[in-house]
Parts: sequence; C-alpha cells; structure tokens
Amino acid sequence: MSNTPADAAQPSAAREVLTAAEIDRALTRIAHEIVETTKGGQDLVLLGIPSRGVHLAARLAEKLEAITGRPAAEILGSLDVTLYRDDLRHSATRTPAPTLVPPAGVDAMTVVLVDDVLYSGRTIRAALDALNDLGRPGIVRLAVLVDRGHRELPIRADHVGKNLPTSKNESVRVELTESDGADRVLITDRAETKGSAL
Ligand SMILES: O=P(O)(O)OC[C@H]1O[C@H](OP(=O)(O)OP(=O)(O)O)[C@H](O)[C@@H]1O
Ligand SMILES: O=c1cc[nH]c(=O)[nH]1
Repeated sequence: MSNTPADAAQPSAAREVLTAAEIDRALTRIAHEIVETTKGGQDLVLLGIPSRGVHLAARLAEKLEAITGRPAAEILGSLDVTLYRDDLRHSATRTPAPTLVPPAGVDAMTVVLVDDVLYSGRTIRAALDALNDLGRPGIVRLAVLVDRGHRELPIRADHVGKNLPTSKNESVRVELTESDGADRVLITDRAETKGSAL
C-alpha cells in the first residue's frame, strides 16, 4: 500500500489528539479563566517558557487584549529556564533564549507562566527559580496547553487546555504555526521521536 501525503507528514504511530480549532478554543477558554481569576486582568503578566510556551503566551495576550482592552505588549514576556534546569549536567547543551519582562516588572504582579506541555514538572520548577531572580510576584499561576501527567514534583497547573492520559512510553508533541507551520497536538511512541528535541 502506498503512503498518502498525511502518512508522510507524521510517523506511523502518531495520533492527532488536538486539532487547530481545538487548540484555539482551549486558549480562548484559558484567556477567559485568567480574566476571571485576575478581576479583569489587573496586575497581570504572562511569561511564556521557550520555546512553544512563548508562542502560546503571545496568543493568550492577544486574546486577553480582545477581552480586556489592555495592550498585549504591556503584559507579555518570556522566561528562559535553561540555566536553572536540574538536568544541565546530563543533557546536551541548549542555547539560552531571551528572558523579556514587560515594563511593569513582576513585583507584586500576578504572573502566569505559560508552557505547552506539563509532564514531570521539572521545567516549571526551574521556571520558579528563574522567576525568583526577577523579583517577587504577588501570585504565580501556571497555564499549559496539555497536562500529560507523570509528575515527579508537587506541581500542578491552574489552567489546562486538555488533560491527556498518556503512557510514559509516549511523547506529546505540540506543533504550532509559528514554529512548525501548523497547529496540532500529536501523541507518538517514544521510539518514533528518537533523535527529535523531545
Ligand atoms: O514537565 P517537564 O518534564 O519538564 O516537561 C515539559 C517541558 O518539556 C518540553 O520542553 P523541552 O525541554 O522538550 O523543550 P522545547 O520547549 O524546546 O520543546 C515542553 O515544552 C515543556 O517545557
Ligand atoms: O511528552 C512530552 C514530555 C515532555 N515535554 C514534551 O513536550 N512532551
């Protein structure tokens, strides 16, 4: 049987678990939840965690601007966690990405960390350390597009696009237009993604 173009675009074991429309709906819902929990988006800062968390934070900031009228540029930033990871000695060197803090800073603000996938929780632990070096937020919350379980630390998300029960033998791959040309979330067998960045 010959391969179709769709077969060629993804490994054979890949399953699409979120479509572009579902990703957009999940982000819209999270934006509304953030508005509700911050009394209309007051004193709010969104910090995206590189790499795909930055794109998701930018999309959330646009949605928040549409809801609250507050310019996205006033609340949007990014938080690189590379040098705060606990696996620096074990994994290949990564190039640090920029940390950008919006003009009002983080002191006393409600900071929402934004990432694509929550798994062991180690990236978010590193993010909390990185944030500590920037100032003292009033509240820190976490928004993720996908929570796939298997936490190794006592960390949970406040805003979740989709809870995806997974096996440890699987990988969740979030693809976004900004970095991957299209929006979708895939689950693949780990063997299928060997050699990728996951
Ligand atoms: O909860 P954890 O076990 O820390 O896993 C979640 C992290 O893993 C992925 O990042 P990755 O390090 O693969 O880099 P990427 O963002 O560049 O894909 C994902 O983007 C999360 O940041
Ligand atoms: O499956 C996983 C685990 C960690 N990070 C990801 O992006 N996917």
